[in-house]
Amino acid sequence: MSLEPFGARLRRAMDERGPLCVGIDPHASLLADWGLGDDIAGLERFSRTVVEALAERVAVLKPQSAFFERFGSRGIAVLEKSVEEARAAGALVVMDAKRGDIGSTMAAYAETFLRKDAPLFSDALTVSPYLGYGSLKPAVELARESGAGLFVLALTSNPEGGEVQHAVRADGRNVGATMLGHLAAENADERPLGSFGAVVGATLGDLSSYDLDINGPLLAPGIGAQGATAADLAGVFGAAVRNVVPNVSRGVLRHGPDVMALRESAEGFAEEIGAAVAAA
Ligand SMILES: O=c1ccn([C@@H]2O[C@H](COP(=O)(O)O)[C@@H](O)[C@H]2O)c(=O)[nH]1
Repeated sequence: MSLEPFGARLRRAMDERGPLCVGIDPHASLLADWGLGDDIAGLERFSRTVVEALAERVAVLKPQSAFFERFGSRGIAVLEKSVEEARAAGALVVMDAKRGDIGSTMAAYAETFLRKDAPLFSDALTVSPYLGYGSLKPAVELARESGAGLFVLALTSNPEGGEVQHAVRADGRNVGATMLGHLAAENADERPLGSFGAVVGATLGDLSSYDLDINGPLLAPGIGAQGATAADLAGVFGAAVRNVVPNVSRGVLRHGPDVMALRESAEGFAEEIGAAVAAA
């Protein structure tokens, strides 16, 4: 049986818990700071602590797959368990795996993360459209079937992204804007919110030249370690700020391993974000 569409589930979670998304990013340096080994036991303890601290409180947890893949099959097993436990505790899970390939291979990635009974099934998946937006079609179709969502890399938070995303096409629109246009079309007529979101960095400054009104969520990494602040959100996203899911990873995780300190940090970011959205 398929789930209620991701966009509807996300809207409700954002309304009930606030829009903050905290990353589960077990950097080797964080494992060391937490007094853990750079090994499977450390990875397991780190992930379990973040889930215990935050899965009943924040709307979204976003495991960064790379930090689990680094440990091979045993790391993937920890990732599976983290996803399962986070979802069971009430958080939506956005798997940050940034998959993208030719359509037939994309179908296999979609089966991995978006098939309802797959071991790594997640509420949403980050995907890269840089083999052409159309190459994502199998993921779009399976997400619709399962009630999952996608976050498509449109305007990423890193300074190098502009080389690709600001490139201007023959029709005068740049690549990032073109991705936003595709997403607006996917989400047309969806209520209360479409399930096909864009990744748009909170670091990017004034984006008023872009139409961010895609009737879908905007996953906004960059707050904390990359230098953006909650107070920047209104200036960056304008009227679209209500649909922004701000992501903070290291900014929260550096307060571990103490569960209360992780919660206090997340609550601090959530309050700042709430105030910024209310004032916009
Ligand atoms: O444009 C993007 C897309 C994804 N990310 C990911 O978000 C987190 C950010 O972590 P911080 O520690 O808060 O900087 C990380 O998993 C990135 O891979 C991004 O930063 N920018």
